[in-house]
Amino acid sequence: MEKDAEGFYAPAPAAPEASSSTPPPPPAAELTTAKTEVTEATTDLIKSTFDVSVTLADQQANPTSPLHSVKTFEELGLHQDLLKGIYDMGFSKPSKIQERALPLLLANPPQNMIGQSQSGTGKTAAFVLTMLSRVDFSLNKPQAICLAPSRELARQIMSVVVAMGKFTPVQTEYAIKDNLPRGTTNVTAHIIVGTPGTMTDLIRRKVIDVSEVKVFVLDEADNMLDQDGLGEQTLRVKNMLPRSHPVQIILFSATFPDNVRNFANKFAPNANKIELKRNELSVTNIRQFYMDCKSEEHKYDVLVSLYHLLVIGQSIIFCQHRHTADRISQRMTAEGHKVASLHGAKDAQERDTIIDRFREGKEKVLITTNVIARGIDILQVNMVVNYDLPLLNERDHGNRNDVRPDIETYIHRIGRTGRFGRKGISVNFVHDKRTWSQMEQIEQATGKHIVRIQTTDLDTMEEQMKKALK
Ligand SMILES: Nc1ncnc2c1ncn2[C@@H]1O[C@H](COP(=O)(O)OP(=O)(O)OP(=O)(O)O)[C@@H](O)[C@H]1O
Repeated sequence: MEKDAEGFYAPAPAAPEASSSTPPPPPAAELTTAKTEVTEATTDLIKSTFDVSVTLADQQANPTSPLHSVKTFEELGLHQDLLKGIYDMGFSKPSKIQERALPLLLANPPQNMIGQSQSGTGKTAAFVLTMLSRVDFSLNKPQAICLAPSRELARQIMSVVVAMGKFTPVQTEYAIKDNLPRGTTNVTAHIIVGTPGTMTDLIRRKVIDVSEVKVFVLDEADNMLDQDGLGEQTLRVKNMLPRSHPVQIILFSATFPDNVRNFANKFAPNANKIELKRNELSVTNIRQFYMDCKSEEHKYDVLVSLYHLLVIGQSIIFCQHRHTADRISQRMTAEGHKVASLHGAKDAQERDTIIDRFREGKEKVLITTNVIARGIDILQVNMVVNYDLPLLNERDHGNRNDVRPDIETYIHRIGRTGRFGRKGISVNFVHDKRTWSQMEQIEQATGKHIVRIQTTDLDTMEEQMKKALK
């Protein structure tokens, strides 16, 4: 059975329905909005009434920024067709991680890579360009496999493969639930992107022949290797890869906690490593706030009172449990607010529709769980609300009062805003001693101050938020 990013086991897949392997169109369209440095980047930052003073060009010129680079894409050794794809997406200069990782990733003989860089700094392009660079397009067999923790992220990665590979003859296929047309017996695509359970299943049933695979990528690698999460299934995929030739293993994430770093070193032996220090983990362009709520019920009232701020750009509200996401979205909808909810208990087709509508801006507020805490890249999201703080698995702790915050998930959640140098804000709801202490632990672990905003003073709150987004 397939465990998903929320840590639940998904129900056994229903009979696969015929559906297309087309990645969601919106991300590609969104990507094209990044355009050239000064002018269009400015208009692309935050589509809101707020003034935006920092441009992408400013940040790429700043040596301390994770977006800074001294090289051009031409100098990174990429094929002409891929350069065309990159420029077609509106990228003009590599980010720091792209500049540092790409020469190592593309060198021959291929070497493994463990790469860490803050959320929203362009890791996807680094591994997608590597996959595209290593494929022999004259051979109609899978040659690169990429795993991600959720179908939403797999679909987004695919949209980047398709956009960057636009000027190549690349063929792609998904290994996500309910996606392969019924009766498919042999996948001939060059690049396969999917989730570990479905990928294992398709390889085991020999629908995907891995004999020619030469690149194996794990996005959100710490999550994919975590033994409490997806680790077991990911290892299963690795163990099915050929031993007759070397397979380049590429692990990327914004976080690599110590407990998985050791396993990562074994999983990708002798890897080149690009690492961040603990205090560099989260980007500085996300301003963090908290609101002191009186009770669980008061959290709901505060969220409702924030609604007009949530819809200035787009917002993601994170809850710990699926039923909370459903309950608050049903309540808000009944009270006349327009919100959508997304979690792992919804069926595949519905999940695709919900995230695509959100990407297209048809919904402005998305209430969700950890299922989309990682990787999801929607530039217009300028606010993240932690309705519930992320917690480490409660079952691991006898005493409920001693449940520790999940620092990595926190960093990934707030990283859904502030993409590629844009401004963003995050707001944590705390409502008792326990949640207060959890937030303090987050503050300590990340080394970033979280500023209080009064729940009663909506005008000040609006002012503070406008200031933060400027
Ligand atoms: N060189 C570039 N120039 C302009 N925009 C870029 C460049 N590289 C990436 N981007 C854009 O930056 C955004 C964030 O990139 P990406 O999703 O790859 O981040 P990430 O590092 O994988 O983040 P996360 O850790 O959250 O998964 C995307 O919208 C992407 O199109």
